[in-house]
Amino acid sequence: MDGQFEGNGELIDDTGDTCSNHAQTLPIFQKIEYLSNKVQNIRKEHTLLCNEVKGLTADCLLGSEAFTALHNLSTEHELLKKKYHEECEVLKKKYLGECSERKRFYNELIELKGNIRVFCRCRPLKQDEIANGSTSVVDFNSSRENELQIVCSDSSRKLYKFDHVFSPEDNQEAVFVQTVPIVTSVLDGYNVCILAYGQTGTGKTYTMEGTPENRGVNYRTLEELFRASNERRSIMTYELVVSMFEVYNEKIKDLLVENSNQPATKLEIKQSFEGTQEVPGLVEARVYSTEEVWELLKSGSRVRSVGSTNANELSSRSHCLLRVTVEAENLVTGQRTRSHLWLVDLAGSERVGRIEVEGERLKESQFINKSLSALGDVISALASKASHIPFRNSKLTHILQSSLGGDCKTLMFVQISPNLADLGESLCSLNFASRVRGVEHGPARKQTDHSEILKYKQLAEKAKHGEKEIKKLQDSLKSLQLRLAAREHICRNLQEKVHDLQQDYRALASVSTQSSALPILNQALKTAMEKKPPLAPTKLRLPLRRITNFMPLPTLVPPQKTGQSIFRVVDKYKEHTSRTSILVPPQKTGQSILQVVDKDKECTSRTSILGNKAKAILIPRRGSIVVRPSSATSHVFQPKRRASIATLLLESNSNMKTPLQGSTARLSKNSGMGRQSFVWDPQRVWHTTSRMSSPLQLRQTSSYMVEATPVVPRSSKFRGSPPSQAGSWKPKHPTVVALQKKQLRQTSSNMVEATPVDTGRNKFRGSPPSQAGLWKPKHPTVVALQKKQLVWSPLKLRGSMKNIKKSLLST
Ligand SMILES: Nc1ncnc2c1ncn2[C@@H]1O[C@H](COP(=O)(O)OP(=O)(O)OP(=O)(O)O)[C@@H](O)[C@H]1O
Repeated sequence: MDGQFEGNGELIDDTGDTCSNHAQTLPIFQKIEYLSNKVQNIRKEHTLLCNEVKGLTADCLLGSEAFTALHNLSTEHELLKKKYHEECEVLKKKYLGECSERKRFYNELIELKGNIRVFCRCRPLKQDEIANGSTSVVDFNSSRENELQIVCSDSSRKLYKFDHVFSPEDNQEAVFVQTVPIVTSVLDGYNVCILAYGQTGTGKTYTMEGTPENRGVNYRTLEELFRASNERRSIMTYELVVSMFEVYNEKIKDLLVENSNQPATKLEIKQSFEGTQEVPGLVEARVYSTEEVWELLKSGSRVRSVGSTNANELSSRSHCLLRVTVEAENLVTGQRTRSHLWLVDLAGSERVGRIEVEGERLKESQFINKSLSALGDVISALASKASHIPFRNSKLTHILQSSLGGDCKTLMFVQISPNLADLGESLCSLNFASRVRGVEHGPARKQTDHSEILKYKQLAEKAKHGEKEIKKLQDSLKSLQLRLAAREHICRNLQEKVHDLQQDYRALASVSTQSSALPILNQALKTAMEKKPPLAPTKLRLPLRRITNFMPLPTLVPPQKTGQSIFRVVDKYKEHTSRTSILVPPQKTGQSILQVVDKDKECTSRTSILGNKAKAILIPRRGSIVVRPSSATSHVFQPKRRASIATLLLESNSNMKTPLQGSTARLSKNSGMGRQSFVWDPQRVWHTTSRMSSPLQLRQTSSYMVEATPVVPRSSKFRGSPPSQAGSWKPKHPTVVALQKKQLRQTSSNMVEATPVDTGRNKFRGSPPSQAGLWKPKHPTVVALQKKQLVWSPLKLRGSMKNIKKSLLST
């Protein structure tokens, strides 16, 4: 049963009959059942309706196509929106990039052209000006940051273009942002100059110095320099030095001098070694922090000359120049730079009549105007590229010479007032600044440290000087070597002469054995022999040898009869048997004995007997020739050069050696040379000869010395006198000469004519003996060789010697 409850609680059935009485009578369960059924019905209806709605969605709305289109459109919209944003970003970036690029290119162009950059800054109207109802005559275009227009009184407009224009709203920071790139160039080694120019009271000092609240370019610059140098400290080291001075009434005044009571020293501008302008004597304060800088700037500003004018209560009456010297060193490359940064606050340009000054102020104004006029002239000359630039017309232009016309980066702030009352002054300043902007002073260049260059130059000079010294020393060394060689040569000659003298002595001694002059001769020779021989050059001297005692000969061979010549060649060593000597028979004797003895074999081979009787075996040292002249012939004794004394030994004592034999043998053995060819040792020879020829020995040997023949020291053979003189050789020693003169007649009977005997390897070197007139070689080989006039080389000589020996042995 379906029914509904009314508001009064009665149950109404589907027929609409009231069944209140019936319901009141039904129990509560019936009511519940009834309601449950009703809920079920409602649920069924809901389900049906839901299904109906579901079926309606797709059909009843716009349709599936429309829905899809809408969806697509929304997606596309999103995409386009995204693309738009992206494009916007790109364009924005591009625009900004182009702007910065344009700025960069512009800056590069300015640097290449070397123009002086000009920034224009206009101060705000002062309170009193506003109060007076003054209006601004300067029109700024916000979209064009480098242009300004001046609205003239006739409403005409004048356009001025600068590198940057700062409106009254631009604060100190905005100004410095534009200034920073130029300022930091000083750290890269460029000279930089920033100067503020303008009418009195337009804000020059404000821009440069600023106030404690709004610090200006000076302070900010140094702050930036410290910051940047600190940033680069890993590769660069910087030293900052500050000087501050003013040009007041054409005088330079140091603003950093501590005690201003002392009379200031006169400071002058001088040209430095590098060609820049310097002020010697200026205080140069090394700064390490911005605080120090601020203190310095404050103290400098305090002593600056200021005065009150009706244009500016605290008007600067001088040009203030702050110089920062930056010394930089690149730690990687070692490159050093030394550059200057000039920060100049010029005195105000004003018309004297306008500011109504008199007295001291008037004088100051005249000086200021004069120097600013000089600055104007310089700028005009530079702009028109005149041949002469009048830098020296004022102290200001003189000191700024390299900044205005040199190779530095220059920036000028032209300060103007917006006040209509200052219109004329503003136009003047703007026109001047425009001219300045047109000045081209060439591209800036890096300032390498000239002290470094100077150092390198000095080093180069030193090196040059050193080279010269070395050359000089080399020259003197050469000359010393030449002198040494000459001395060695002289030494050798002297030794030869000494040796010759000894030979003379021996010859004479042998002669004097049979004369009464023997004691005198002995005495003279003793004296001569006691003299020390000259030392050979150090290089030629050999170590001292052990001195061997001389063994006197036990028996002596009596002097041979006249008319007999005995000749014997002794060869001490078996291995040197090839050694031989030229055996030359004495002239006019016709008799000689020649014997070649090989000592080691203990055999003696008789080679020739040229005499008739003489058979005594004589062993002359070094194969000397012993000649006994015929008593019948009366020869004049002529001591031969390089003749040796022959010592004669009995055959029975043939194993005995004379000292010279021994020494000769030793020398030969030591030298290890065949054919008894040993190195010439003057000292040894001297020892040998002196030992043999000592006075005591002489006395002993004189008794058995019969004849003497000259012995030529092997190394000096034919080297001494020229061949032409040999034939007419005469002793040079005074004693010898005297004795010769005195004793010749007495000893003529015993005199022999000696023939040269050569024992050395250099036999025949040079010309043959000059005695050729008296003596002629008879040996066929010698004769043949002489005829052929061969050039005698040592090798040929050896061959010849062999031949001679062979022939002698065979004979
Ligand atoms: N941009 C500026 N914003 C605010 N105040 C300024 C500005 N420029 C200048 N002034 C104010 O103008 C006054 C004069 O400035 P300032 O002394 O710097 O002029 P000046 O050109 O140096 O004058 P003078 O040549 O006589 O020394 C100061 O009181 C300074 O504070």
